[in-house]
Amino acid sequence: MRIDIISIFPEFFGVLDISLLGKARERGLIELGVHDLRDFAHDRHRTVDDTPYGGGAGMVMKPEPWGEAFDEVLGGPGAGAESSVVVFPSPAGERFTQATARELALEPHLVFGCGRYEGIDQRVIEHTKTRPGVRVREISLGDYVLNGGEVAVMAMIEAIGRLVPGVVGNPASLTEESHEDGLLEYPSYTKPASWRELQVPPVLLSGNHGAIAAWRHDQQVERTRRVRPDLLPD
Ligand SMILES: N#Cc1c(-c2ccc3ccn(Cc4ccc(CN5CCCC5)cc4)c3c2)n[nH]c1N
Repeated sequence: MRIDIISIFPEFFGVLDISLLGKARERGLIELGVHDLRDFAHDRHRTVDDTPYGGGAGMVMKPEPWGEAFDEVLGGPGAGAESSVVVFPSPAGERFTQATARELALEPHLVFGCGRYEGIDQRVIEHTKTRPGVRVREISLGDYVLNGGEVAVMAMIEAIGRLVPGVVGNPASLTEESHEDGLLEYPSYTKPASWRELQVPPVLLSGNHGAIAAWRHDQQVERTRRVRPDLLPD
């Protein structure tokens, strides 16, 4: 998988050089390209924003730098991929879920366009949809407003990257997580068996794998019913 990110804060993504994704990149499982949108703004001040048509507070991101950035990124190393998905993080987007992460983890090339200010000129999204071999998705991290797309893209890349085959050492651990089976995860415990008068549930020490699996599923259902009843079927 190749991931390209376009942002006016490219330094924001330096952290992707370490941790899980850093190792995935070292092993060639994920290629990452980060691009400064201002490199595609050619005036003296490298301007990327302007006042909104129709008035209103704040500034809107100009279309020209975005157009040139996508010309390069979609015509660059990522162009080798048979297709690209361009993701625009947006408070007005479809909700990002584990299912979204699973879908995007199967794509050969992802491009994230990180907006700032009050957003990106809508013609950028519309024009990107016309590019050959490109699918566009506007995706929201959640129902709150951030100051830009970078934090959302970091979260999305972490959720997607860990699902890319080979990135996580034990793939079985991916199937027992919250939201993988539509339920929240069961509680976890490790040594010591007794800690500050608190005991590990005895079933987990029983060695009875059937009983342990049943207890864990019951815990998932109980926790989901208590914390996220919206996830349970009607
Ligand atoms: N993913 C995700 C996001 C984002 C997100 C993603 C990308 C950008 C780019 C800029 N902003 C800031 C912004 C955007 C819209 C408004 C509303 N305005 C009203 C009239 C015109 C816009 C105000 C601030 C962004 C926020 N927020 N929350 C999420 N889950």
